Amino acid sequence: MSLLDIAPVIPVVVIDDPETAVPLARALVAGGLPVIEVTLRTACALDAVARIAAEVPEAVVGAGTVRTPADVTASVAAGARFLVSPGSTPRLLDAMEEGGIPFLPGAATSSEVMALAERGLTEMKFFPAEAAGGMPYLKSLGGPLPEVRFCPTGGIRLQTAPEYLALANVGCVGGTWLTPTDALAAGDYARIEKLAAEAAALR
Ligand SMILES: O=C(O)C(=O)C[C@H](O)[C@H](O)COP(=O)(O)O
Repeated sequence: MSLLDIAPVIPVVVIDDPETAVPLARALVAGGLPVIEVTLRTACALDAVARIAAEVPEAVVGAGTVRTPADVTASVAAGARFLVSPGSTPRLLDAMEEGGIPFLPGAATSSEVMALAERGLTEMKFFPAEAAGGMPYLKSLGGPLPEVRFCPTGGIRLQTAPEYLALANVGCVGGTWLTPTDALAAGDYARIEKLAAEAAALR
């Protein structure tokens, strides 16, 4: 099954304290969102991926903010099951293809989407979704590029997710709204599970 079809929302998480990784992942899975993108923006991100991969087998944990071939290698070694990048470069794409796990390369314009499609890639992240034109932009891309499916991410919230999910070329959306910084800092996993459950009910 495609990464885009497992759940309506991929939570994008920024983990500062590796001790929070496992309870956080368990809360998201319990709420109904098993696909989890851990961004490589913090020093402990790879540790967090490894802990979730080892201790929460029901989760499908991946690495986000993958920008270099070294990020690809480190993420795969940590146990990531997929990779997400904010944009695409030829070097990064070569590395992601060699990584051997599913990946969602980032694109924001029709030319970028076409360049990925030329390589045979038809599932990608649309980033930064809201700032780059949002739902109307994606709908327009669907005319000339109907075979390409997206995970729009960037600025999307519970209230705006349904308009994206209603598009034929959107499989799921991504976002950070499921794991508010204050809830994580307070260890309020019940709140995170509730936010996940609301999002899981979108489809
Ligand atoms: O750099 C990456 O690869 C990312 O993962 C970027 C994130 O997808 C966005 O930052 C989502 O953040 P929100 O707009 O708060 O939902």
